[in-house]
Amino acid sequence: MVNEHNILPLTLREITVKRRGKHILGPVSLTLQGKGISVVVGPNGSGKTTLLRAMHGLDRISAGHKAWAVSDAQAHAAQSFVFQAPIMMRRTVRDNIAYPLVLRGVNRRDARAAADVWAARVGLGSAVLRAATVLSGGEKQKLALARALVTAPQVLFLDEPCANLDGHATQEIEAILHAACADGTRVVMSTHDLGQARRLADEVLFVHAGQVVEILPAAVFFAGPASAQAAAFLNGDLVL
Ligand SMILES: Nc1ncnc2c1ncn2[C@@H]1O[C@H](COP(=O)(O)OP(=O)(O)OP(=O)(O)O)[C@@H](O)[C@H]1O
Repeated sequence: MVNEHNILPLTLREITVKRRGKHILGPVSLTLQGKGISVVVGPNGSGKTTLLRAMHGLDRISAGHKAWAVSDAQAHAAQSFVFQAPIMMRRTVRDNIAYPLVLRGVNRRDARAAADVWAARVGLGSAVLRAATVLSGGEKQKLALARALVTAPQVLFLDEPCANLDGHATQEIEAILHAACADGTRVVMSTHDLGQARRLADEVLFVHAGQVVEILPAAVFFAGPASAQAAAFLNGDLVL
């Protein structure tokens, strides 16, 4: 671990996010702690991405209070965020993966050695010298995961990491997430894919109209969610 202090719990108290005067999220109160994979589900535009971005600190909070167990700077160094469409730097696969370590002051040789280990773990071992920009969509997602995990983050946020990927690529990415979780990384991710939520989630956060309507153990949520909106969502009905 880059950071010896446990950055969790993350506590949100009545946070809201507004953009251009429009209320988008909240008020949300929750505590992120423990282990495992939390999966954020909900209809389009309900606020899943905004919730993840606000937790990570990418979106400014308009009101309320957010606190990690440590200072924001310490917490920031021990977490990663994977975007739905990850940005590839115009460098090799190896140097893309090494980049977060170089940013944290690791010398280039050690960073590249660590990058090669991670490239192999995500199945890009034979591609380390290729230009990252020419990778396929699935390969880019795997690179993004390696780049996020190379710093051994305590918390990993992912926004729809398997959107637009086929079953095989999705399976590989899910295996990497399971392994990261087993290594002690706390995972928080959004998905549209309820099958994926069932496969991965220890805990489900159901978001609707900018509110976190339910936070339940996955088995409880899928057996019978508490709200009518979540029941409709699980049933494939329109959620109004
Ligand atoms: N920068 C912004 N300015 C204005 N509105 C925004 C901005 N970002 C998001 N929104 C709006 O906030 C709402 C929530 O968006 P968000 O992307 O968090 O939802 P989501 O649940 O992730 O959606 P999807 O499932 O479609 O990816 C949407 O109505 C969106 O249009």
